[in-house]
Amino acid sequence: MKIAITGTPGTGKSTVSGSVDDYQVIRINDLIKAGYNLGADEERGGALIADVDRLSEYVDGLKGDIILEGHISHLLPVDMVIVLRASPKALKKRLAERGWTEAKIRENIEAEALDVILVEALSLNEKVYEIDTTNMTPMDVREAVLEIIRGTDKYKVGSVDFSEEAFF
Ligand SMILES: Nc1ncnc2c1ncn2[C@@H]1O[C@H](COP(=O)(O)OP(=O)(O)O)[C@@H](O)[C@H]1O
Repeated sequence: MKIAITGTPGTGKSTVSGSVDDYQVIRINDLIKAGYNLGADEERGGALIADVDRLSEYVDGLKGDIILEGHISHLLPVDMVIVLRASPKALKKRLAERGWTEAKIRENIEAEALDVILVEALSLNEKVYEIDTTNMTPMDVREAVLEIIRGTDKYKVGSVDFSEEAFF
């Protein structure tokens, strides 16, 4: 099975992905840096633009139990999407610890409050789950991912709503 673990930066994708036993982890950002890109986006500080078509072809050719980790992994051909969520306040704190600028933090927490990644995922995949990591430890999140893989419906879409939250 191929599982996308996606979410706004800071929701804990890299932290949790490495700890799911028996699943090989592919970090989409590594592939983008290794050549699966369309060049740098100068309007966004030179960030590389993912080549989603070539990434999709690559993922199509993969076999076995694989986690695809990254904030565009839900755009790729996978069997299931797990969207990690965090409240705007928690996200602000996590991203500030990375030393990001206020503008970059705001852009990301607004996207989180508006469910941007979730909505994209729902438009492309029928099996979409979301985990609100706000008050969970990384170990709790890992357990939740394992429960989803085992078939629980507890994390079906619709359980998270940050639309009423104050950002700052
Ligand atoms: N469940 C969690 N609770 C609190 N902090 C977390 C949790 N998961 C990750 N973090 C912390 O938040 C930051 C972002 O996590 P990271 O896994 O790098 O996110 P992402 O890969 O989604 O950008 C890191 O400092 C990490 O230690």
